[in-house]
Amino acid sequence: MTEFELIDRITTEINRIPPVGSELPFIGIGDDTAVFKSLRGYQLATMDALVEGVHFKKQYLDWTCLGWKALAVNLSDIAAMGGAPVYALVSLGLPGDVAVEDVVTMYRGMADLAAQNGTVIAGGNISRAGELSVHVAVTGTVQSKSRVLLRSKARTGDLIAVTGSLGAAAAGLKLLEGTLKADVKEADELIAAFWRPEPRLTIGRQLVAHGVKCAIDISDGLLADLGHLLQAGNVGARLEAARIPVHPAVAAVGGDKALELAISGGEDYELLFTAHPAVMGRVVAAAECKVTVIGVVTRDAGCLDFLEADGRAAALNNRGWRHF
Ligand SMILES: Nc1ncnc2c1ncn2[C@@H]1O[C@H](COP(=O)(O)OP(=O)(O)O)[C@@H](O)[C@H]1O
Ligand SMILES: Cc1ncc(C[n+]2csc(CCOP(=O)(O)OP(=O)(O)O)c2C)c(N)n1
Ligand SMILES: [Mg+2]
Repeated sequence: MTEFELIDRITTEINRIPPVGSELPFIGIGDDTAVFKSLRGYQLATMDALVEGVHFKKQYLDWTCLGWKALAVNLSDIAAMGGAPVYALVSLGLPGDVAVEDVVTMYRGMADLAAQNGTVIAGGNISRAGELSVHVAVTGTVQSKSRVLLRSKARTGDLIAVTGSLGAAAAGLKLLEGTLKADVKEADELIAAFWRPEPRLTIGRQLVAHGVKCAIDISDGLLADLGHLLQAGNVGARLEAARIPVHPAVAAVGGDKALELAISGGEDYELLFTAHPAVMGRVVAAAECKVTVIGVVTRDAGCLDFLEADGRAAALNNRGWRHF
């Protein structure tokens, strides 16, 4: 069973008996965050975890970065909804031999990022555990029902774009694991991309202001997350390989694996979004970061065409991260 089949089973079970007397969410399971009506507009709620052995290994653990990234991956989901973060709750699973100073160092990394975007670390929980894990839940806000970015809003004829560049975090992980080599300059940049992703909160809100309706953040890899977006919108896509913004350091050290790292590596925490061509033109002209148009939404539900420059279909060996 894949994680997505498991989420489907959980969703069916949760929806079996609707809760009595409480407001149902506008968006429940299935998007980057849940969306609830609140006294001031709509509220977002999301959580993600970093788990030893799954998201990082002890041998290259950097405690400051662990704190930063555990919050960043959640803020990235808030960004993908076009929202602003409010509170974070942090649940730690700690093996018995963890040093107090290391945990404090982790919170310094988390607090640094929280301070930069007005997130309040409001509480959490600690439990002894077999392996180190940091689970973070974050709430946020959007102004109204129409000013939220949903996975399901891609429409035929929309252009598909991505912020920043791709593949650096996956290449950074390979360097940390010793399966890729690079010069110090590139290595530093790639490892920083793995450990210190910058959640795209500013551009997320800019997208909303320009009238964009559809986005997802890239955690599992460009193709995998585009797959989620196409499934949610019941549409297809045509992408051009030559347009993919492969990170320059990945292009320099990745050799013939550079494109694969960019489309399937994952953990980029960039935003992938779609918009009507006229809206996209305005977004690209005004964006506070690099935005690259990589393809177009088609009516062929579930069909993802990935084309070489000469129009031939490109081979796809690896479609991204799967937990199971
Ligand atoms: N254990 C769970 N119980 C209920 N909902 C879940 C669970 N795990 C994931 N989900 C929901 O399924 C959707 C997809 O999850 P995921 O792939 O982890 O998304 P993301 O990349 O945004 O973190 C989200 O809406 C998430 O809240
Ligand atoms: C030791 C190790 N192996 C593999 C990876 C790669 N990896 C782990 S989880 C993941 C996908 C993103 O994490 P997930 O928990 O699925 O985030 P979500 O999609 O829920 O936001 C990737 C690419 C890693 N970071 N560390
Ligand atoms: Mg998740």
